[in-house]
Amino acid sequence: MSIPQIVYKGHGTGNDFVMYADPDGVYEPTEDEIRFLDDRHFGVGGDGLLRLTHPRFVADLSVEQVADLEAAGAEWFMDYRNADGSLAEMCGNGTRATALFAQRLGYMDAPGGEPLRLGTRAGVKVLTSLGEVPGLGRNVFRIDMGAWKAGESRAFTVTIPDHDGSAKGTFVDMGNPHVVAVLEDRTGRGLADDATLPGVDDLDLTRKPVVDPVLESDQNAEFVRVDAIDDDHGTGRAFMRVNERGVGETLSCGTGLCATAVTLRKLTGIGDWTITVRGGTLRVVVDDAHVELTGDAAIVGKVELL
Ligand SMILES: N[C@@H](CCC[C@H](N)C(=O)O)C(=O)O
Repeated sequence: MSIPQIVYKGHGTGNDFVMYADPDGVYEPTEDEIRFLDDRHFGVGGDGLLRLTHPRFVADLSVEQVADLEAAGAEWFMDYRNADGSLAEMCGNGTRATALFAQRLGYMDAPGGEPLRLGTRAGVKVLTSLGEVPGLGRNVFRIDMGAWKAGESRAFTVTIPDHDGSAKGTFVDMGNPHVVAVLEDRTGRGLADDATLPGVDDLDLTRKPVVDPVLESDQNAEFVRVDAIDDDHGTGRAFMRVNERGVGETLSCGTGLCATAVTLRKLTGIGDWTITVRGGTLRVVVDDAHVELTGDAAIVGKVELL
């Protein structure tokens, strides 16, 4: 076994993870172990695995990457794996769950203290602990997600097996790859005029969406309904569902929420979005240089593996 006997279960707005701390770098999991831990019937169950360790103990990082992370002040690293055992560069909800876990273990300050500089495969993410925030939750963290990159708006055609219609998708790189399709627009701005897929609530996202042209990296695919825009305050509200690479449908995806806000900003000019997913509500603020994601996290249990 290369996993510890005690693991924890946590989530970020319903995007759930099996988690463990590995401060001595002795528990690098195998793909089979990840699939077992995340199996909802035969294991503990989760969308992914989070190992909290130090950058120098992550086998796939180069010496240069470890040096860069340490030079940028990242003592701790979020080693994230999808439920199918694959590596992913980044997990937005995972950073919040990891920060709460670090706080409970005494590796991060309580709300009001120093932010955590958390290493990830997509660079250092800075997490600020806010405590309780009305409308968002009891253990809320704000993450500076860093720079975003987006492709040309609506350059991809998105379909879903056994669904009529299609939609146009926009590629967004949040460290990991996303294609975002706006399917419904309740603001009357015609943001979804090119979409003929069913409404966001009516999709079967157990079916993996297909994007054309095909992306070699594979992708996470987000489907969005724009609910309201307040031009006077520069804010908007939307609803989103997601099918994640290496997982399937999840109740929330932090990087997907950021990719959604980046896409909506490109389409509307509005950069401050409150987005509801099946697992909760989060706030995403985008400017030219970076994205900030604010949302809740929870640790719900401790499991002894037998
Ligand atoms: N749930 C995550 C994203 C996890 C990685 C993703 N499935 C991928 O393969 O890129 C999030 O909250 O961002």
